[in-house]
Amino acid sequence: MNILLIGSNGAMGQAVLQLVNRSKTDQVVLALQSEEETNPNLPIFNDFEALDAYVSKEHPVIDVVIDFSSATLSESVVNFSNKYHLPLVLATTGQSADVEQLIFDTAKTIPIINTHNTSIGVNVMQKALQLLTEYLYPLDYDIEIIEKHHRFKKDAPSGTAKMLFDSIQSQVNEPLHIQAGREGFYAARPHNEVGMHAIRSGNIVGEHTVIFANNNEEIEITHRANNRSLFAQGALKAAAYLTQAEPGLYDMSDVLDL
Ligand SMILES: NC(=O)C1=CN([C@@H]2O[C@H](COP(=O)(O)OP(=O)(O)OC[C@H]3O[C@@H](n4cnc5c(N)ncnc54)[C@H](OP(=O)(O)O)[C@@H]3O)[C@@H](O)[C@H]2O)C=CC1
Ligand SMILES: O=C(O)C1=N[C@H](C(=O)O)C[C@H](O)C1
Repeated sequence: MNILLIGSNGAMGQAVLQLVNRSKTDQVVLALQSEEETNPNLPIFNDFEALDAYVSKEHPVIDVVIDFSSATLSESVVNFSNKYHLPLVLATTGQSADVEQLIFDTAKTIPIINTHNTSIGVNVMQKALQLLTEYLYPLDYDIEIIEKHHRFKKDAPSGTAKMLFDSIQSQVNEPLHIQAGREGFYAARPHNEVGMHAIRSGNIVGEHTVIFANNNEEIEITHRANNRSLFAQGALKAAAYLTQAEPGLYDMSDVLDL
């Protein structure tokens, strides 16, 4: 696969590059990042205007776009992919509702995976959460989500925490309310509240815990990422899937056949 990588000098961009460098079949053929860098083997651009000018003039062969950058770029990433009819793995988190709508609309013309977590573990954990919620929520168990990330993470709560919440909500027939952290004095928590707590500290790659608890017992389910290669591997799997896909909005359960 010929990949256009957005966010190539970031932590995830570097993880993707490392993985692709070991591959015999995949290569990053173009990159976009904020830092100026000259690489004789890889054209690197700092903004979409320059990238667009190059692509419209040189017509490089690009099979797929992988984006691990910033939500501030997502609109441009989606519009660029659409302009050149390129499948898009949008792995960046923190998009606004307007951009989510743009992604939804654009998926009518190109294949898109918009996922906040490309790891196998988190995507299987979602299935486990659906089962736990189905049995435990009606029995009055409280549900709380805790996510922990490195000190550089810009968005909170994490995209994965929101995805886990959506999995829980999908099994409940009443609207759940996200309580983002707590401070001060409260009445007893309502049953339909889901506490969401974001910890930012040091070098933590990414950890998500969901607690189900009643007066007598507690179930905790945790996914812990020990390094970033699992996210890069998932993104490459998603990219390969999209190169064979019709236009549409897909998720990792399609890729992983869950
Ligand atoms: N879906 C998944 O499985 C995963 C998703 N993520 C998400 O991926 C995104 C990136 O994460 P991570 O790599 O850790 O973050 P980093 O901050 O390390 O990397 C982001 C990169 O994007 C670049 N960038 C930001 N704004 C611009 C811009 N306007 N123009 C060009 N380049 C820009 C940054 O440059 P600079 O630093 O100079 O601003 C940086 O190189 C986050 O949204 C994160 O939540 C992360 C891991 C897994
Ligand atoms: O910013 C990160 O690092 C991560 N972001 C994703 C998220 O917001 O859920 C996924 C992963 O936990 C790492």
